[in-house]
Amino acid sequence: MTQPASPTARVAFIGGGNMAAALIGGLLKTGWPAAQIAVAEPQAARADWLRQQFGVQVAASAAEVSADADALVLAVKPQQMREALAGVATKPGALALSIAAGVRLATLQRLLGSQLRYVRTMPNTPALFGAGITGLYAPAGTPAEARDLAQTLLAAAGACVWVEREEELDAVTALSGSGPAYFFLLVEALREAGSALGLKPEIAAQLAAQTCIGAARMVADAGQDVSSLRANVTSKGGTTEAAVQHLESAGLRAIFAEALARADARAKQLGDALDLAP
Ligand SMILES: NC(=O)C1=CN([C@@H]2O[C@H](COP(=O)(O)OP(=O)(O)OC[C@H]3O[C@@H](n4cnc5c(N)ncnc54)[C@H](O)[C@@H]3O)[C@@H](O)[C@H]2O)C=CC1
Ligand SMILES: O=C(O)[C@@H]1CCC=N1
Repeated sequence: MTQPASPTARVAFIGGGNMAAALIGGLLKTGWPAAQIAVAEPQAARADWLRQQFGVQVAASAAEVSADADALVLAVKPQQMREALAGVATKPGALALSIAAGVRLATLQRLLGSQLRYVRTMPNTPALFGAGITGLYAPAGTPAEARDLAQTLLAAAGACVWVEREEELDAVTALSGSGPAYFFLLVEALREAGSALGLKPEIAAQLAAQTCIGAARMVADAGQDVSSLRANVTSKGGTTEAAVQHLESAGLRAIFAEALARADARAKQLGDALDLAP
């Protein structure tokens, strides 16, 4: 990696939804000037919110914000990508950075042309607190400045990991892109199970949430492998063993393997659908 790109690049977000807001908030916190950020967002109420929240320029279409951008952050749903990019004109050599699930760079190149630099990424919603993680992929031959600018933009959202093959981003999507939802489902399931055992719902909710927060901190900071963290809780012949044995024999690992395989396959379908659209 060469020196990080300085926060003087002009960045245009195409789509100003949840992920764009998380990324913009993170960039502003790092000192990126609001005057260097523009957003294309057709929903008027959302556009007003973005202006008020971040003080950035917002226009209704990508065509209005793309011409002088050094980087376009493609942050619409995969199904919206084709329409969103219609009429976009860019500076040659600008960075097109996609965060869209499943959308392949070859497709984006067909839509935007070969004069741009392309980086495909997959962030996740903890980006909101700078606690996200993003997988990034750039084709061989992508200039270091384009990779650096992509990494600088995403580093505001948390950690960054580069993958070597584009298809790995579908697996990243299945694991960390969608992953926060699996965790929220776990919290929901724990609190429902606690209530079913007779705890007041608000007490069960507090116990479930704080247990997950505390355990997540141990994963991050305890300096031990997760398997040994689990072993430390699991007394021989004790309560945890009774519960974990059930989870294992009921096939929890296989359920997760299948769930992630389905997410991975869905990412590929989303990419195919965009290619097949007329
Ligand atoms: N939500 C998540 O957890 C994550 C989402 N992603 C990806 O980020 C992308 C955006 O997802 P979200 O922010 O969740 O969706 P969202 O629905 O919150 O945001 C999309 C925004 O694009 C706007 N939009 C629609 N048509 C447009 C057009 N023609 N021009 C400009 N803007 C247009 C919509 O009004 C909306 O505000 C998706 O491709 C998704 O795969 C990536 C990582 C995580
Ligand atoms: O569910 C989705 O398609 C997007 C991509 C990763 C998280 N949300």
